Amino acid sequence: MTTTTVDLKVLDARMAEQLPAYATPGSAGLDLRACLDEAIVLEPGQTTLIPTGLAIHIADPGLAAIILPRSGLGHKHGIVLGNLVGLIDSDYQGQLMVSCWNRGQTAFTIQPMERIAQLVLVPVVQAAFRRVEEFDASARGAGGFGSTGKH
Ligand SMILES: O=c1ccn([C@H]2C[C@H](O)[C@@H](COP(=O)(O)OP(=O)(O)OP(=O)(O)O)O2)c(=O)[nH]1
Ligand SMILES: [Mg+2]
Repeated sequence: MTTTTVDLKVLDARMAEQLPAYATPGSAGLDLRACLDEAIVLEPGQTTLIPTGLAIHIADPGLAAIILPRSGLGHKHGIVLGNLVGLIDSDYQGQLMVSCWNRGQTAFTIQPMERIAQLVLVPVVQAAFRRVEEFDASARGAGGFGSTGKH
């Protein structure tokens, strides 16, 4: 485990009371809260963009952050992300936004300050492409999409 310092701006003073923090020493994710003035009802099938009241500047191109659903909300209530996974670039300085999608069959109410998703810092390797006409042989070759069989 490595710890890195990331600049964070509190864009809404209410969030200063509940800054993202690891719930346990072994946590990978930091819960993000809905920075809302009032509750929002998310009807089945509806998607809405929810502000978090926070901005981060990761700065290091060797890092990024991903936004993932919380398992309880996703599994029990069908509240997942409209973009499935959010990717936060290291040079992004705007507000962290969470696209909430109700993929379930019943309406769900998101309360102000409720934890709606989680942020995970991840390492990134940028590719420099070397254009070739032929690849070196590999065991898989071009096989994919089930080419190794069903079982
Ligand atoms: O769930 C998300 C996903 C993205 N972002 C922010 C951070 C990210 O760095 C920026 C751009 O995201 P992305 O590249 O995925 O979106 P795009 O549709 O390609 O927009 P852009 O043209 O701005 O890159 O939007 C969020 O706040 N929440
Ligand atoms: Mg983009």
